[in-house]
Amino acid sequence: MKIALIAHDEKKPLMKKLVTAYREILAGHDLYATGHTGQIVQAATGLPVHCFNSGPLGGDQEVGALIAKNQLDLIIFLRDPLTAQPHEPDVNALIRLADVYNVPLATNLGTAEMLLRGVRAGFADFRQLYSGDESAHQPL
Ligand SMILES: O=C(CO)COP(=O)(O)O
Repeated sequence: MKIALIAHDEKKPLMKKLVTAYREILAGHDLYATGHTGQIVQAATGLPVHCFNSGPLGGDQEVGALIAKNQLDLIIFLRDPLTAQPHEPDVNALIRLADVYNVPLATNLGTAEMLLRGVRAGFADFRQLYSGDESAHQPL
């Protein structure tokens, strides 16, 4: 599976803890991330991460482009709900596209843990039906 990892600055320490705790699960998948988050994930886990631009410099849009091609299967985006972001439109666009393409998206730690445990349990296997298909509208 292709998994994207993104964290706003205030949430980066939490992302570091999350990927350290779930390293074994993440190790079996292709990892993508916005620039600074990707560096943190690589340093914390030693796993290879495809790093896009930093979020404010277009990284969220690059992740969005993968979603639009149905080339992402799961997104963990630890958002900071208490700090205004200069690139809020990009953040909203990414989340919107995840809804358009039915990509599981966690925006907080609780949901992130649920999704990663779900990946381990095989609950995300349905994504194989979607993967690589650029149509957003799939029958169940
Ligand atoms: O701003 C971000 C997401 O909106 C995260 O970007 P970085 O991982 O480059 O800090």
